[in-house]
Amino acid sequence: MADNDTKMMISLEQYGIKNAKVHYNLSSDELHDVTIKNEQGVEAASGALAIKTGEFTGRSPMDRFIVKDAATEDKVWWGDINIPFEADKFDKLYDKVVAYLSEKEVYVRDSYACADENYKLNIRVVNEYPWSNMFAYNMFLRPTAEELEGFDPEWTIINAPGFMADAAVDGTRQHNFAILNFGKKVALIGGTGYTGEIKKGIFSALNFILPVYKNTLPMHCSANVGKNGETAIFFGLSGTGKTTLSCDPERKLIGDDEHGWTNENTVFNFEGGCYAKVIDLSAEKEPEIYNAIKRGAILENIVMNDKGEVDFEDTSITQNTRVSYPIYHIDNIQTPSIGKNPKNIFFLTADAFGVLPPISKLTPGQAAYHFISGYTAKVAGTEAGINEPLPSFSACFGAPFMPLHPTKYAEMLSAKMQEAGVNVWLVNTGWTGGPYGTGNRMKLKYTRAMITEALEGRLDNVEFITHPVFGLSMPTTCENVPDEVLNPKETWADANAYDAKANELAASFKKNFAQFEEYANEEIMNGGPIV
Ligand SMILES: Nc1ncnc2c1ncn2[C@@H]1O[C@H](COP(=O)(O)OP(=O)(O)O)[C@@H](O)[C@H]1O
Ligand SMILES: C=C(OP(=O)(O)O)C(=O)O
Ligand SMILES: [Mn+2]
Repeated sequence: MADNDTKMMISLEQYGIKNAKVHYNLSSDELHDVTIKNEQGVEAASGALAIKTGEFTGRSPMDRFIVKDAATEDKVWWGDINIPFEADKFDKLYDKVVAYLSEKEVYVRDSYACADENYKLNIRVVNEYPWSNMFAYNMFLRPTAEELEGFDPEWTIINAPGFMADAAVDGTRQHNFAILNFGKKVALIGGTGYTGEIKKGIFSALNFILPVYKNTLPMHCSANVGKNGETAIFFGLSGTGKTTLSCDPERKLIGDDEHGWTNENTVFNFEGGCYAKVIDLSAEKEPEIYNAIKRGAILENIVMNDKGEVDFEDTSITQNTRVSYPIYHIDNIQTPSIGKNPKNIFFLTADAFGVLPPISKLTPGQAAYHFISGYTAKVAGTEAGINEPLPSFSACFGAPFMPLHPTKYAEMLSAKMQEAGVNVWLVNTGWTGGPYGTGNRMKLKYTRAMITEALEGRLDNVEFITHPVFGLSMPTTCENVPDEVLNPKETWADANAYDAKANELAASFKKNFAQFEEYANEEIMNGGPIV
């Protein structure tokens, strides 16, 4: 490990962290080595660092709070998702966390979010653990040496997984918490080592900052660009395929999870790395992601044999096994991570009911209706307490990360879609042939084929039929996909059972949409189920 004294030193006294031994901006290699030296992780045969995140192996949405103050009070959509936290309780808890970090070795990293210069958000990350700091290196954007001189951090993330809150005193629900304070520009995370809280914390902050202050649309989507320079974006809740499907050897990757769509007709990545699920990962099905697992990558909560070989089928710790890596671990990337206006938008949904067609083309009204509805299944593991696919409506395909009312994002998206004249596709990457338990997950090679055909414009001239319950236009043929796969009813053994399930799902769509009806015009209402 390089001698830390030769590096730039910074003091954390201004944050209230006293007498800490500060490791400032260690390299990825140094953080890898120090994690192993501290016995906080081990090296896998691939060279990647393998760590365990501890008690939490997924996000905990019920412990995610936003401080209610002058900055947020009138703007945030308060409710079950955005849980208010009192400003003075925050200050007290903050003081306890920084006291806890005082006298300790801490890892500090200066980084930024947003690949577009005009939107750059400088972030200082203070971590208790070296591997969390390495995660920040992988996931945020890495300033140049020049940019680091005179670096002015705007937001601060204080991340203390080993600090346990006392719910009765601290105002939290339990011992773990992730709290966003927009007035102070601080994300305070404690009691959980799940790294996803770090990246999704900043994502949530940007989902407030960009629309409120920059009139720019933030999106929970992945993005890539084709040979002709045309951009595609893929919206979807966790586990629906954003990371997997955006990683396409024929297209340059812009980013796998969080993007902004500007009024200058560009799409830019917020991040500098990817965070892929590795459950059942294989070199054969997902070679790019498989090969990204090497020194510099961090494997989370996986199980290895004594040779350091990972068993990706082993879910004994969690189904939400992960790898994070800097985006340059993927060969075919767009640099910087910015693309033009999208030509195609995919809404990815993992339908646990097995009702929705594997691909359908949406009218503008349907696109708005489905975006606001955000129907999908929460897949097992990414959130605490979810152990099997659970049907859910997650507005904007990312409700847990949206501080504003969903219709704010939907209005912006509708306007931008109209202006850009995009094709919008609904893709069911979930179940077919029956609901979860009876049917099967849609084959990845079929989903990939359908997306390729849509992107290449080869679905433009095929015959479409209308889904009798949802009114969606379904292609009747698609290269490299058997015809019967395209019509979900034909994949079910019992056609009546399919109709019953489709009607049941339509009813839950309507029930969910009732809360948004007052915001929706006729075109959007007509985009819903037709029976
Ligand atoms: N038809 C399919 N389309 C996309 N992903 C699929 C499909 N079938 C199985 N999968 C698996 O589902 C998971 C999708 O996860 P991921 O791409 O990380 O989702 P997200 O980035 O949206 O959270 C991966 O483990 C992938 O291998
Ligand atoms: C990290 C997460 O995102 P995703 O599964 O969408 O990659 C998450 O939801 O915790
Ligand atoms: Mn992802």
